[in-house]
Amino acid sequence: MAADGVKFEQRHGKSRVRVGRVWREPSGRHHFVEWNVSISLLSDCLPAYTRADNSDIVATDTMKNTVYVKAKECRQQLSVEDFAILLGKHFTSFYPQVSAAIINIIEKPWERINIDGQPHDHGFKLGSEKHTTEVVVKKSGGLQVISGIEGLAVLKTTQSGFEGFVRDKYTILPETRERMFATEVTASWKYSYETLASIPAKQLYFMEKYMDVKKILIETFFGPSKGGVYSPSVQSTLYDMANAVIARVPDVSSIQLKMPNIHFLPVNLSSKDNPIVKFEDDVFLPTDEPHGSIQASLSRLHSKM
Ligand SMILES: O=c1[nH]c(=O)c2[nH]c(=O)[nH]c2[nH]1
Repeated sequence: MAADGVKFEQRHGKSRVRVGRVWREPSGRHHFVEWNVSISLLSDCLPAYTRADNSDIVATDTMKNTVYVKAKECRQQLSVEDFAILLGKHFTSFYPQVSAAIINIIEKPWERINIDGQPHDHGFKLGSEKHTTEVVVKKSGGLQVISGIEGLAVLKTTQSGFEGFVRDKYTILPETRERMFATEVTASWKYSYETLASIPAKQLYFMEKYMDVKKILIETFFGPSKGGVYSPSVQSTLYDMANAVIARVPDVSSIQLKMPNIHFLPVNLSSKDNPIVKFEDDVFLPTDEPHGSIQASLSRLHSKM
């Protein structure tokens, strides 16, 4: 028991366990993933904090070892979500005192290389955006799966504007219907309860859904290849992207998007009688900071999760 008049909550785990895994087909074709795994276990370990009694503590070193053992035991390539579920189920079933496990994994984007248009058997290059997951497994059987994308950098050179915003004595930003739109999308989406109850039959289900969601986000951001689609603000485009995922992927019950507005500033170099560079929507100063930060989430109201 914690002392009277205080509430004590705790969890412990291992962060940033890095693992690379190769699967070798008899044909000579290899598959490869690199994962960064973080584990957090919920269990009744109060005595470790209050009485120096470690008898119920699963050592975080053991958690780290388990990642390598389980990676070894996976005989076929699997998604980050499936590996996280497998780890979560292990920790909650193997240890009586563990009531829930929270597993986060970030996958490094190693992509098979093409040589002369042919996929290489064992050669990979690093891509850009990362596939992420957060899985919560409860001893009671409860399961929550969130998938995500981190660092999806996208830019369009026109079809973007920002007008009609608040103008006051602090405002100097001109209204425009012509500007760059650059952002680095971070997305995370939750799968519905019904979906999770029926996935075991579908192998690589989460990888397919990840590709589907990424495609929808990208297509909605850019619009058709000829002409694109006009964005009246980051907010409006973010909403369209979230809405498109909810409309087109029934298995997703909610989605959160973070889209910083990464500014490309017009370069206009001139003095009174010497216009060295006159800005004609052509030369920009790229910046990292400060940036606008815009985020929102959209959820289905009728989902059970
Ligand atoms: O799309 C935008 N949304 C904003 O909220 C904002 N604020 C700003 O200065 N520029 C922009 N652009």
